[in-house]
Amino acid sequence: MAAVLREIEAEVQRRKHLVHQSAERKAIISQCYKRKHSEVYTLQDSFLAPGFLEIVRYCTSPDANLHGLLRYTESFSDKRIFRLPVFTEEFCQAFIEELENFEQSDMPKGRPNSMNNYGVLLNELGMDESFITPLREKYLRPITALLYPDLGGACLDSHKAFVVKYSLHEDLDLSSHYDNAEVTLNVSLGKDFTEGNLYFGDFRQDPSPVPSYIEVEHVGTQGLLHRGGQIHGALPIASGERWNLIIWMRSSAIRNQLCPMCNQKPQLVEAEGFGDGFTETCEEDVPETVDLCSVW
Ligand SMILES: O=C(O)CCC(=O)C(=O)O
Ligand SMILES: [Fe+2]
Repeated sequence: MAAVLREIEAEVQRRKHLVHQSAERKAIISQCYKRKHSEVYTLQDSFLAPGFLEIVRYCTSPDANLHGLLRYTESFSDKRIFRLPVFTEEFCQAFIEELENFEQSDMPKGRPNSMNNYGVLLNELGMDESFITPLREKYLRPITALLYPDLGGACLDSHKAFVVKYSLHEDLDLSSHYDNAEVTLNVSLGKDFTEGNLYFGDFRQDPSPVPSYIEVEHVGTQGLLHRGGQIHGALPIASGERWNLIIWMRSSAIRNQLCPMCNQKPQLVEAEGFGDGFTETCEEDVPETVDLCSVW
């Protein structure tokens, strides 16, 4: 028992250290990084594709329903994967230029997750509050409320957002995995690339004896919405560079009951920021928490 407690304490300390390092990087970046396109840090309607705004208008109208929404999106098989327009071409270009500017700077950089070696954590860059949170709350939630009500689509109350980059001399592909998210939005920002399709298999909690895979092309400026638990990966690109904005959206109401990574009741410990999205963040006296098992 004592050994288990020591292990838990060591893990808590390791997590605290990682959070502390990330907060330090964020502080240095906010003080020292010289932005190239400061306008891309604050979400504006003009960044969003007209088709996306139309979808949001529909989803926030009084009679909105799933059947009506499906007229605006492209659906892939019965896997509950949907393609929809998200950004304008101009925004994607300016955003990539900003990310390249950051990449070329001597600022400290964290890795997006345990699998992607190249990319940018948008929280550290300072985009969470002014861009990703309003995008999730005002625009994405009305859509996910209709598409994924069973996964807390109406109350996705936190996120982890990052950009991943693939190029010939860096990462080429991404192996099969599921996300630490209830719902994921994956938007292709460009640039030009060939191959590099996404593939999707079974839903993690619903495996079939012979898993069926589908390939989905990622189209520039458009996004794919899928369940975080849908097994997926990215095939190797053959040329060019592929940049994607990934938003792992989380519902504390769902994951407080069952951790999506280990399928058990989470063992919560205090954390800073959004933690891993387990506890509603706006209640003042409830500390943020992470589940000890979950993968960073
Ligand atoms: O490269 C992609 O489009 C997939 C990225 C992804 O699945 C992830 O980062 O979780
Ligand atoms: Fe993923």
